[in-house]
Amino acid sequence: MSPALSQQRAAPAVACAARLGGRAGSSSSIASSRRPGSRAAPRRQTLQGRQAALEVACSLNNSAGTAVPKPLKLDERDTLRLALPSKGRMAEDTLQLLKDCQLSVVKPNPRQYVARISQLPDLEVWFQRATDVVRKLITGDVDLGIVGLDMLAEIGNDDPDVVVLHDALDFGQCHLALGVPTGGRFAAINSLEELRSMPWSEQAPLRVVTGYQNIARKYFAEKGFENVVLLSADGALEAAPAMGSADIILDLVSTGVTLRENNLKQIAGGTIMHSQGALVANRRALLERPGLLEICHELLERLEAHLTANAYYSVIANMRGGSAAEVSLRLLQNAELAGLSGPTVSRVYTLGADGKAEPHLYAATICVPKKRLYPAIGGSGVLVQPMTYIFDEEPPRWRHLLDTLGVSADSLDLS
Ligand SMILES: Nc1ncnc2c1ncn2[C@@H]1O[C@H](COP(=O)(O)OP(=O)(O)OP(=O)(O)O)[C@@H](O)[C@H]1O
Ligand SMILES: O=P(O)(O)OC[C@H]1O[C@H](OP(=O)(O)OP(=O)(O)O)[C@H](O)[C@@H]1O
Ligand SMILES: [Mg+2]
Repeated sequence: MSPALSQQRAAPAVACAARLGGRAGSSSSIASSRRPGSRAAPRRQTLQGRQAALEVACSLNNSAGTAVPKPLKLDERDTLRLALPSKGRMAEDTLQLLKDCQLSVVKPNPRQYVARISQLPDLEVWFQRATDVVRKLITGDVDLGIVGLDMLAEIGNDDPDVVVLHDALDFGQCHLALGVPTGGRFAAINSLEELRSMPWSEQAPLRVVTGYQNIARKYFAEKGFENVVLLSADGALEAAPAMGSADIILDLVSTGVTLRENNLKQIAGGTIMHSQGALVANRRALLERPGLLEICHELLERLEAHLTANAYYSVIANMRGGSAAEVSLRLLQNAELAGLSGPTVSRVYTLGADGKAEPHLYAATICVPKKRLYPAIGGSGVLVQPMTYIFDEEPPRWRHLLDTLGVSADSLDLS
């Protein structure tokens, strides 16, 4: 951890508004809002204006930077709890994923914040905003949660009580990246190195607007930026550079359309992290709440079976050959056609034009990765079907969870 970062952790109320490499509490390093193009000349701020900037930056930074207070002991309750995003783009996709795993969350109306999953009667579902899913996991108010990895990094801040059970739920894919103006003095800036080399100073620091204050603070400190001020906004961040209220943004990108429509670009080295939906849990709850690990096992089995299957097609192809073994060998020699363990090959019984059985026709059934389908198949007589589930003997993520917790599967009732 850099000295600047540890300073800020120790005294966030003062250091939050200071430049990243600066002395904590140095009010001269605080940027205030200003008109675009006014950077060349050092700006003069009134004491009152500076104080206002300090207060705004501190209150905004504190809301993201303050550690979530944790109880010493988990509260006593009979039920187990799963928190799901209550609104926004993650909400619908989360419910759809659970539905695809044959877990139907019954939520009679959008204003109801507690629900049940009939297949998991011991589990209560609580709907929360994405940030609160993480906060409530840390405090142990909920035991499990589904949330984006970006939120987990920002709010969870590497909290050791948060355990990631599944980090690739295959929805909500996006990445956190810098968005830099395409024109003006940034026209020739295409890399992080070039951005850092610009003449940022205490009087004219790089102003970055972001909803990810914790991540941004760590990132710029790690990358050696010295004069940076983090500003906060709740949405539509991409407007800030054109408005003149910030130089660049640090925000989520998925299709890149919002950046493009606002004359912003990504730069080399400016991707901070990749994100998608994840299943997370409270470590103490996993170890202490009876029945929770068993529910995790069931969730992981269902999720893995669905998500693995989602990446494959089931293909049945009619092939000619001297024998089933010869056809199998041909398929096994091509890694893309070998299936999960190997192809299933069986005789196809047809009547030829002469009324006799056709002796050399075989049907091969294989799993083909969706991405490889077109290069893999050729010819006719090929049936392609979606896969619903692929059950593995033991989901690797389950084994990993047990190893992380130091728990033996023998102590659990996984029937
Ligand atoms: N453009 C995007 N593409 C894919 N995933 C995204 C995108 N924006 C956000 N996400 C994911 O969705 C999560 C929730 O985002 P957010 O809190 O912004 O909700 P929202 O769906 O955008 O609703 P709102 O912004 O109106 O509250 C993020 O933490 C991130 O994991
Ligand atoms: O790369 P894209 O596909 O264009 O997506 C990126 C945009 O999506 C999110 O905004 P959202 O739609 O949640 O609006 P918000 O700013 O109001 O949160 C994010 O904050 C970006 O602005
Ligand atoms: Mg949003």
